[in-house]
Amino acid sequence: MSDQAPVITIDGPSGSGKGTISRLLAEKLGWHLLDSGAIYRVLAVASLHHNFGPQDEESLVALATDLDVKFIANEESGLTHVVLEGEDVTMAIRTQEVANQASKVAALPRVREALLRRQRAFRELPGLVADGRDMGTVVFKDAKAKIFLTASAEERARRRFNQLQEKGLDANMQALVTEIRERDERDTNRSAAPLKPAEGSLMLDSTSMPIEAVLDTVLQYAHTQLSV
Ligand SMILES: Nc1ncnc2c1ncn2[C@@H]1O[C@H](COP(=O)(O)OP(=O)(O)O)[C@@H](O)[C@H]1O
Ligand SMILES: Nc1ccn([C@H]2C[C@H](O)[C@@H](COP(=O)(O)OP(=O)(O)O)O2)c(=O)n1
Repeated sequence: MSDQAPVITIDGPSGSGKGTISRLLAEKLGWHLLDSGAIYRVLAVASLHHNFGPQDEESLVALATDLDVKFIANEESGLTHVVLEGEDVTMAIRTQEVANQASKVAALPRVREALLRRQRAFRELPGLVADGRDMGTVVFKDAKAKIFLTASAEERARRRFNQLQEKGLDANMQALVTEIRERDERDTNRSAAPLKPAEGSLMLDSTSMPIEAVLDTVLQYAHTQLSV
């Protein structure tokens, strides 16, 4: 175990800033990055393509097991392109419809099980920053640095609203607050790998913290835990 690459896990609800902080942290450390939510989102897109409902567990497990997805980093743009069955779905996976479907398929224990190995394969030297809901509680339980990032539901909806608008996608503030609350409820109350802080996590509420301040705090914590 000791020669395994170190992992920093960042879990938390939608819009808390996990993706942003994970990307900046991975860049700063020169580590690999796992956006586990993107895998669930890709599965959601694939299930919509194939017309599988969130109750169709057998078909979803088969789809998750053989999911043909590639994450291709573009050095120039700094973007990671997500390619599903040869089709670029980088933008398509970011809609609210896909986020909601992802949260539904993610509630199925056997689907989560089918995606475990794929996620753990991202653990490579010199290290991995893993972003999601169960990175510290299930997927990388042995990680030495675990962060649980939160913010108020209103602030998270506001951030998501601005983010969707910047991407030229449809956004409605009231609908976003409702959807964020519903998704929090589903992600937190499911029996399989529910969203909750891993034991010993650094708890960070970013409601009134600028991104730079969150990053500084996380870097300081990583330094203390892992001497990086
Ligand atoms: N501390 C912060 N203060 C203000 N805006 C933030 C903060 N952290 C993230 N954001 C913005 O909020 C949006 C959602 O962040 P993101 O990292 O995608 O969240 P998550 O991955 O947790 O869903 C992005 O547009 C991001 O730039
Ligand atoms: N490790 C993970 C990551 C995401 N999920 C599920 C639950 C989430 O509502 C969806 C989408 O996750 P994603 O992190 O992309 O969502 P946000 O960007 O935080 O809104 O996938 C999960 O169950 N476990």
